[in-house]
Amino acid sequence: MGFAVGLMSGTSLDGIDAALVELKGSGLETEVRLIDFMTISIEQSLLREIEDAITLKSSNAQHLCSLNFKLGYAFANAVKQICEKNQFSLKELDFIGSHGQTIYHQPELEGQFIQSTLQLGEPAVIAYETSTKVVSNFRVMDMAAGGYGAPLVPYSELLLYQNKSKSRLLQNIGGIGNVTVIPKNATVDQLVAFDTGPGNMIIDEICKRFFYVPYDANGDLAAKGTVHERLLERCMSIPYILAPIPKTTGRELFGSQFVDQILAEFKEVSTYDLVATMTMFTAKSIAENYKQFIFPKQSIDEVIVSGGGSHNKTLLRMLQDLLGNDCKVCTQEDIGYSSDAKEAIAFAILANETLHGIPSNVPSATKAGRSVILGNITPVPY
Ligand SMILES: Nc1ncnc2c1ncn2[C@@H]1O[C@H](COP(=O)(O)OP(=O)(O)OP(=O)(O)O)[C@@H](O)[C@H]1O
Ligand SMILES: CC(=O)N[C@H]1[C@@H]2OC[C@@H](O2)[C@@H](O)[C@@H]1O[C@H](C)C(=O)O
Repeated sequence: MGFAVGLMSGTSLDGIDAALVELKGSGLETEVRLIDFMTISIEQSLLREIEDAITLKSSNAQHLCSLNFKLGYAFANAVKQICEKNQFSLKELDFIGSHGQTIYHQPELEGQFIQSTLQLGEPAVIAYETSTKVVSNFRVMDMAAGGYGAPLVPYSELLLYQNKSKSRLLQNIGGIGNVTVIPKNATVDQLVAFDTGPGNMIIDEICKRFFYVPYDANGDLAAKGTVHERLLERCMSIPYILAPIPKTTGRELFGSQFVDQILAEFKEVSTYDLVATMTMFTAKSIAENYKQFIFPKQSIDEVIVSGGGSHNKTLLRMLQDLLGNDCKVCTQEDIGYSSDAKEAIAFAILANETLHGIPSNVPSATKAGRSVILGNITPVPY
C-alpha cells in the first residue's frame, strides 16, 4: 500500500506521536517497517486549551469548535515535520491514520449520557494541509456496533507480535494502562484485552502539583518515597480495578478530580510518599488484573511493556516484584521494537485496514456486537 504516517495524541497530553511507516499488503499478513518516529511537543497555549476542553467545568461549545480545527493544524504540522526530517516529500505519502485527541470517553450508559466518545483534530484540515488522504475517528464505529470504542490496538498487536512458540502479554503504560494477551498462535477471536486502570496519569498530576515537573523522570522521585499502605488500599478499592473484563477507562476516572479527592482524604502523606504510592497503585492494579483475569486462564512467557511508563524504572521494578521472577517483565526495546512508537504505528496499520475494507476492531476486547470496518475516510481534497 505504500507510505503512511500514524498519529497519536494520547491521554497523557505529553505531545503528538508521529510514526512514518512503510506498509506492504493488508490483513494479518501486513508487513510493517518503521522509518522514523517523533514526538512533537504541543504548544503551552494549546495544551491549556485541551485541558480546559476535557474539564467539564471549563468546557464549552465555541471552545470545542475552535479546538477541533487547532488540533487539525497541529496534527498536519506533525506530519509535515516528520516528513521534512526524513527528506520525504508529502507527495510520496499515501495516507495518514490520525487517532485524534480524546476529549471525552463515555463507554457505559450513565444517566442521560449514552455510550459515546469524542476525539478531536479535524481530518479535513489535515487532508487539506498535507494534500493526503486521512483516515480518522476510529473509535465511533466500534461504539455504533455496541462496543466500548477501546482498546483498539489489539488488532495491530496481533499482527506485529504474534509468535508461534510464545504467549505474550503486551502492557502499555501511557496515561492509562492497557493490556493485550496474545496466546501463541492466536487468532483474532482468541485475544483478550482491556484497560488495567491508571498508567502515568496520577503520577504525572502529583509531579506537576508538588514538584513542578511534567512527570517522574525514570521514577527517581518515587524511589525516594515509601508506599503508604492505607492510601494504596483506598486506591485499590476503586470498583474499576477489579471490575470484570472487558473494560475501558480514562481521564474521567483517574484525572485531576481523582487527585483532588485523595489529597483531601490523605493530607498527612508526604509528597515523595504520594509519588511512590501512586506508582505502586499503577503497578499493583496491573498485577492484580493479571492474577484475577489472565493467569488463571493462560500461561504467559513474556510481559512486554510499552508507552512512556516503560521509562519509569521504579514502576517496572515494582511490577516485576509483584509478578515474581517466573514472569519476566521486559520492554519493547528488549525485543527490538520501540516503546514510544507503538500506538502511532497502530493507527497507521488500522488506517491501512480501513482503506482495504477490512474490519479491525476486536469484539472480544471492546464488547462490540460484531467486527466492523473502523474510521472515516477523508479523500485527497485537490
Ligand atoms: N523518562 C521517563 N521516565 C518516566 N516516565 C516517563 C518518561 N518518559 C515518559 N514518561 C511517562 O510517559 C507518559 C507518556 O506516555 P505515552 O506517550 O505512552 O502516553 P499516551 O500515549 O499519551 O497515553 P495513552 O496510551 O494512555 O493514550 C508521560 O506523561 C510520563 O508520565
Ligand atoms: C478513549 C481512549 O482514548 N482510550 C485510550 C486510552 O489510552 C490507553 C487506553 O485508554 C486505551 O483504551 C485507549 O487507547 C489505545 C491506543 C487503544 O485504543 O488501544
